[in-house]
Amino acid sequence: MITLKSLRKVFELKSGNVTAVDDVNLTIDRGGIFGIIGYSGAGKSTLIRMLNMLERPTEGEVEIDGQNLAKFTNKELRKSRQEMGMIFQHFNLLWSRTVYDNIAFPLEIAGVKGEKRHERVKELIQLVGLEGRDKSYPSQLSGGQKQRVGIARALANNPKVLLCDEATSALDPKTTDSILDLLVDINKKLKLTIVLITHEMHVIRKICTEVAVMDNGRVVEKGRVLDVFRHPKEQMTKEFLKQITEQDDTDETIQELLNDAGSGDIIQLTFSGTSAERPLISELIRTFQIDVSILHGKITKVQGGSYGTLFIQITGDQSEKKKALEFIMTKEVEAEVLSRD
Ligand SMILES: Nc1ncnc2c1ncn2[C@@H]1O[C@H](COP(=O)(O)OP(=O)(O)OP(=O)(O)O)[C@@H](O)[C@H]1O
Repeated sequence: MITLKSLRKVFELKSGNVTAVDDVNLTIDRGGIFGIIGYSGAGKSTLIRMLNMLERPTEGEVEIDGQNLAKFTNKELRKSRQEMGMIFQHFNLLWSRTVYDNIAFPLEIAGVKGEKRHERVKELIQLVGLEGRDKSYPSQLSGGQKQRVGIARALANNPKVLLCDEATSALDPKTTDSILDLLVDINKKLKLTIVLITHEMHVIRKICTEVAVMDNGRVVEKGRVLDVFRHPKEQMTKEFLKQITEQDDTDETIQELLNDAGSGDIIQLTFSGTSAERPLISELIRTFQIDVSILHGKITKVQGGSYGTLFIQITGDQSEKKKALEFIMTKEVEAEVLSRD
């Protein structure tokens, strides 16, 4: 477990002091994918670089399994850094070395030799899906392939934690998704804790289990992705959520729905957690003598569940409609009748 306590970083410049990270307290559990989101200048890079002491905190503690890294000697730090791999937006590969030699590099530094090193490199190439490309140079690879080399290199010495500094920001949307899928895959396969920073809510939505929102050096909101997405508290979080919401259920949209609807009861269903996965609508139709039409809505999948709203219209006999509504109420879903006929 990683615990950040009252973490602060102040850069002293001739033009004055810049507080890049200001009193950050976070707990990052083992085995999850923890995302930190914020606009440019929010302090994300400085924060993630303090997790492996590439940047020394001005104040506060970075505790890994109860040990404060700020108190480590350089030798202890070198050892602890082997337990934390890192990948970067611009890959930071060695351009004069092949894929194979890039991946072998951290093993050379760690003193892994001969057949053992060869076997490990082969294993890593397979893990990140770069079979057949081992003799290529970085300049001969696509952005996605370069990041795969970065990931393999970061994983070479079996770290417990992978730090990702805007790892997909230089990639197109399709390649971004394939790299995000790979991160989820290695998180599960290797039980690796992943901490990433990003300015894209899509990245948080697709792979993170927990999120912290940063603004001006501070964490302004944090929690399980599903909870934060369903009930964002801060304006900054709501702004980020707009990046992935194609339609909002504004009062106007709802009013239009009500105006346009013919006969039947209109019900707003709000799903959270696993309930959206359940085939509620088909169950309703099968169990009761009613017709159900979906009028409008969106269900978004996040790690650990789904959330979203559906507007449905139910037509049929009054007593059947009543029974159907009672049935909905027994499910893990909030239901509100917006209009009855
Ligand atoms: N080495 C440094 N020296 C001086 N100021 C710095 C240094 N690194 C970061 N800063 C300042 O700290 C603040 C936070 O920067 P940081 O790079 O951590 O933010 P960020 O959220 O990662 O943004 P970006 O995505 O643009 O890198 C900024 O005002 C930045 O100018």
